[in-house]
Amino acid sequence: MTGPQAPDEPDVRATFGAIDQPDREVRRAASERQLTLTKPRGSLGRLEDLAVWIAACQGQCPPKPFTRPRVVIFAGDHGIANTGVSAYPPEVTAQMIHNFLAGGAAINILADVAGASVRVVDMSVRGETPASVSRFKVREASGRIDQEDAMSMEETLTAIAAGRAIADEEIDSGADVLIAGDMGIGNTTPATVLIAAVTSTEPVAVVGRGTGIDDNTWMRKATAVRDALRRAKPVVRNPVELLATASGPDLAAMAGFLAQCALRRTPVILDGVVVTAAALIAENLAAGASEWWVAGHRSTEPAHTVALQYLRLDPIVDLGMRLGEGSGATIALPVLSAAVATLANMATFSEAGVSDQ
Ligand SMILES: O=C(O)c1ccc[n+]([C@@H]2O[C@H](COP(=O)([O-])O)[C@@H](O)[C@H]2O)c1
Ligand SMILES: Cc1cc2nc[nH]c2cc1C
Repeated sequence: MTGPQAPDEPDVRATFGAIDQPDREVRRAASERQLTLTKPRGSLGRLEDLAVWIAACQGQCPPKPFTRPRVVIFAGDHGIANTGVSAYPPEVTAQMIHNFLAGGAAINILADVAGASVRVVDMSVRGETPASVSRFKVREASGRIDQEDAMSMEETLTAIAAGRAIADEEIDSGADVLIAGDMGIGNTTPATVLIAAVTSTEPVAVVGRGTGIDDNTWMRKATAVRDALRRAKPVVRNPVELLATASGPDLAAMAGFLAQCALRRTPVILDGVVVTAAALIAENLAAGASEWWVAGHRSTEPAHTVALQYLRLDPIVDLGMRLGEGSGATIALPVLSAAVATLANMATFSEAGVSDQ
């Protein structure tokens, strides 16, 4: 017989030091500069707040234009997709990876417009992905979360560490604003479970139409969410165990990525329901990380609105989108760039000889 065991030390792969806030002094200086620019006070509305936030993130006023915006798409298959919870078959995940690489997906077109580049990461796609994909495959598809864990604790920690390493690689290569995107048939089911679990919301209030499911499919999805939520309830306060129980390597990697971006003082534009579910967990892994994130858009998924409210994030655009891939965040990137440009480049009242009252 062994005596009582000391609790495990938290694994370093999921331990984040204190997260700094964006620079308060610079935030104040940027707010003051806004008042000197040739416009009625507050007339640029939300753009003024966004520009002040970016200045504080960069630690400099005036802020610099973004030089390397990056979209990182975390791809993974989900065991629950085999139970008929999506409008599309599971093989679409791997097929869409080829489409991303060929430049034919919505995110490729939107990223071009916004001046961003795209990286695709395979966390748990079934089968072998092409060599130009970043391969961090932890396993082939998550477990069927209504009946079994998504993955082991070891796999979860490996996926979180992969997300952190990817953030480090991107930031070390000069990325100055990051977007996480997702691709995975069935992934709105685990995302909804995570959001329902963390925010204590009933499944019926958060289960959405995903890729466009009909009423019968919605009933199956709601049942899957209910059953997975029941399995997740006992671990809801432990973010790593919650990921292992009810997410997948893709979501765990996104959580590590989002928290690491905050630790590395790099702003992130959040996308839709899947990325924001990972963000809820990332905030629990690294308290204060959400200060480094802005919500790019509001997806039509009801769980997304619940998660945004919980994180107190106000989406930049609301265009009825429900695509994923980082598309909603990428639409918001030019708005953020415009905000930065006004704060950096507008003339002041005294420079332009305009009366300020
Ligand atoms: O980002 C969103 O809010 C969003 C909403 C609905 C669907 N999606 C995308 O559609 C896929 C998941 O939908 P589903 O119905 O298969 O769970 C996955 O590839 C997501 O990127 C994404
Ligand atoms: C075609 C297709 C593209 C997607 N992109 C993100 N999720 C998707 C789901 C489908 C079905």
